[in-house]
Amino acid sequence: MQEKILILDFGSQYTQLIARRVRELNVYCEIHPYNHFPQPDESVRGVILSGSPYSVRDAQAPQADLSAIKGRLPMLGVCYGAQYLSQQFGGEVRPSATREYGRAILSKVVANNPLIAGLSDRTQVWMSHGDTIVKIPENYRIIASTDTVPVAAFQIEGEQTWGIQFHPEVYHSTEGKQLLKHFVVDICGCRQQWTPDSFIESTVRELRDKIKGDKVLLGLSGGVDSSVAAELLHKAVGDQLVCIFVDMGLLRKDEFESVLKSYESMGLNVIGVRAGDKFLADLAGVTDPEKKRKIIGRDFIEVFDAEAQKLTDVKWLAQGTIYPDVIESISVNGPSATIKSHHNVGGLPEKMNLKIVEPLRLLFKDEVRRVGRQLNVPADILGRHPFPGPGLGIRILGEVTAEKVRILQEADKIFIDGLKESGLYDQVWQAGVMLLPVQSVGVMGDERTYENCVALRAVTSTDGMTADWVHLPYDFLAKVSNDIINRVKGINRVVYDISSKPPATIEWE
Ligand SMILES: Nc1ncnc2c1ncn2[C@@H]1O[C@H](COP(=O)(O)OP(=O)(O)OP(=O)(O)O)[C@@H](O)[C@H]1O
Ligand SMILES: O=c1[nH]c(=O)c2[nH+]cn([C@@H]3O[C@H](COP(=O)(O)O)[C@@H](O)[C@H]3O)c2[nH]1
Ligand SMILES: NC(=O)CC[C@H](N)C(=O)O
Ligand SMILES: [Mg+2]
Repeated sequence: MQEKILILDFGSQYTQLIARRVRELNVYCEIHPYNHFPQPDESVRGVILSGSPYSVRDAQAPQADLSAIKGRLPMLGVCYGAQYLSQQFGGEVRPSATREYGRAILSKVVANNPLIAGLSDRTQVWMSHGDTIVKIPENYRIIASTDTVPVAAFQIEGEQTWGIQFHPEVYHSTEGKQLLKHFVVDICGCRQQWTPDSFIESTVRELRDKIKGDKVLLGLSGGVDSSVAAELLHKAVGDQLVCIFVDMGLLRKDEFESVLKSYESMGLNVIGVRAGDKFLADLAGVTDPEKKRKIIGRDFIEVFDAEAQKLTDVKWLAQGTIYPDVIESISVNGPSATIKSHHNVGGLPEKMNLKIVEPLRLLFKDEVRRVGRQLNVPADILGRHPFPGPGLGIRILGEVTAEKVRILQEADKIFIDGLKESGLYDQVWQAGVMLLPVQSVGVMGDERTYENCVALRAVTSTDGMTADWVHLPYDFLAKVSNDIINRVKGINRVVYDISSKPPATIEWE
């Protein structure tokens, strides 16, 4: 049985970070919302209570029944979690005189407490709170304080229960990871055996048990997630896996051929479908970004459906869903507000009556890459920048036409090849070119031009949720701009996007 830590999520922006830190210790963990928390079974070694945007004093403050956990399993409350543990059991939480965000220095009150024993005597921790614990219940013992927060860490006497006001999961808490290690390894007794190898072994076994002799269909995009999912399924059920890769006419230049080729070397059974004409015909005359996305999403389903009809005995639909996708859709505050309707294949099962299998649904992107590396997925696929499902369709602002796709493919190739040639590709999280619905005057070879403008976009990010523009070297930008203007007919001006997300999203539509 897979031993694990459960994280009870009160909705903090840092909850995912706690999970990442625990997993970095090679200990498996899962996040569950406070209002759908499962009854812990024997595999659970301990529970971490997360922070929260709410105050425990709010009328709508999230409440969780801890009776199945408290005193039975080791428990660590972080920030709101610690405040909750105090307030629920007879302590008191009040707004602090000054809200405290950022650096604080933690001093030990009880030096040999197992949670903090190995830490430096004055260690930097990161705070983010407006409330403070002013009184702890009688059987609680303060184990560490800061200059302004007397109750910075406590343990409940006679119980394996701790609370900490600071955030050990953020990088700026210098010894935060060590504190988490004390909790999950020393206190909870986890053995740190969760690795890509062990994940592959157990997942392959589970997939075989589940799928048995049936056929599985997978939409393959050339991206990281669907490629690793394909390789994992291939290892589990071999030729029972059939993959469909759709050329919707909005791929990068030569991408259809090159992606199909890279899958050949992986021994996958891939059906390449050219459907560009259909997508372009359906997009003709449409300028509204949301309408374009919906059309592309619908066309994907139609193409997929038509291909599936040609196959017999397919029972399963495999998807490359990863953990952030799952967390977003079940998060405490409900699915995050729709900013853009992300294309996905989620509409398929209802229509096609297939059962869903999602082997990566509990992994973060970098873990997916680690698993992929272990499965020998080619490095050029694993290192790829994310590419949106609707492809260049959402990078051509306004109406999409075959001619605009051609222009953008050329410009995009120059930019991406340039990044690769100058060794910048791996320092950038995602890059692309946007074709703007703007024409401007230029002069080329003494002649007046009145042509299109493109914007280059290159960002750093960890998960696509927030992003910042990359300070690409001027010389590099100058060369790319020059190459695009000289070599791509139809473009006479290049600009660089220097907006962060938020407020500007990575894609322009
Ligand atoms: N051209 C395509 N043909 C078939 N399926 C596709 C295509 N593009 C996207 N999909 C499906 O849509 C899913 C979502 O796409 P998404 O871009 O989020 O993930 P990905 O391509 O697997 O990974 P990455 O985030 O690295 O691009 C994919 O996992 C894949 O199943
Ligand atoms: O598969 C996808 N289908 C979509 O409809 C879609 N829209 C945006 N993206 C990708 O998501 C990340 C965040 O993009 P935005 O900042 O533009 O919202 C970036 O990595 C985008 O490329 C998509 N991926
Ligand atoms: N980060 C947190 O968990 C904050 C808890 C609570 N909202 C406070 O401000 O004190
Ligand atoms: Mg993709």
